[in-house]
Amino acid sequence: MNHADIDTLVKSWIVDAADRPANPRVQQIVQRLVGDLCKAIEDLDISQSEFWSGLSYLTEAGKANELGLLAPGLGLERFLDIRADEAEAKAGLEGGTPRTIEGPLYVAGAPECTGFARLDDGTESDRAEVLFMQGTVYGQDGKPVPGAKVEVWHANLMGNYSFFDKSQSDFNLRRTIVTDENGRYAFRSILPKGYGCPPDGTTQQLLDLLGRHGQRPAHIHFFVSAPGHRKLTTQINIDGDEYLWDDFAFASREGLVPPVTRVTDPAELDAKRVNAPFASIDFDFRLYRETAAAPSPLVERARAAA
Ligand SMILES: O=C(O)/C=C\C=C/C(=O)O
Ligand SMILES: [Fe+2]
Ligand SMILES: [Fe+3]
Repeated sequence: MNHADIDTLVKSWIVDAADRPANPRVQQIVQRLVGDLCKAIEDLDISQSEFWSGLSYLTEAGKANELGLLAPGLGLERFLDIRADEAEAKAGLEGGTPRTIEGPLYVAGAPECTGFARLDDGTESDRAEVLFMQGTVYGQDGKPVPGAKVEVWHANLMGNYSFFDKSQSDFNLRRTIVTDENGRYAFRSILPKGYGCPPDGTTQQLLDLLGRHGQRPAHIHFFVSAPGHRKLTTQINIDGDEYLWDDFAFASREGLVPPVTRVTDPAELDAKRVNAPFASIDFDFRLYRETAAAPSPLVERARAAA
């Protein structure tokens, strides 16, 4: 069957079959997706068994709540960001901190602190390297933004996230830091380890068939927001990680890999009240002023809340 015949068939099923008011946007997207799927079935000669095994895969991935992991794993979350970047560039926005993907593991409701927060609950202190990270949130005018919200979340030494990993304390490694009068944020935590897709999960099952690993470099997630500014969703990667530029979620970007310095000076250890050398990362966030010329950066998606 040729593509024109397929389009006619699909139109008859999805559009012409409507005998009551329909949602035109849903009709438009469903007609396109069903049409593209039918063309793929035709062109690739996808068998009925392959078709049904694909659907049962999606059923299993849904049951395992891993579709939020499959999307970045297939590059789709990165693709949405590429389009958002293009729209902002078209609106003349440039020079801000690069965005990158949110990922599926944000949890709303983390404790809020002003200026400084300690993220880790201390349970991994014997094995973890202490991390101090600090910086300033700037507006598009280059001025510091007091009262900005820096939401931060990252994995523990096992690459797991509190809330999803029930063995961790509530909101471990998750905080909302409100910048101080100088627009500064700072936190103490532990250096995270990279994340890996659950080895026997549905995402890794597909990645195996694609001959791909499911690893993310060690990274720290951020939402940075302030009244009158465009919300920034981004991450930083921990420099030196073996997967730094080999991220299964394709989220690594230039400008999001700040240098990690190792502090060993005893006076500085005392000042930070730590008794071992620690890692330090300086990183500023540059936000855009809100503008109607670019689509809203606010993304509605299912998110966990505790
Ligand atoms: O580490 C996680 O949060 C899970 C993996 C997926 C994407 C991402 O990280 O952005
Ligand atoms: Fe992540
Ligand atoms: Fe992560």
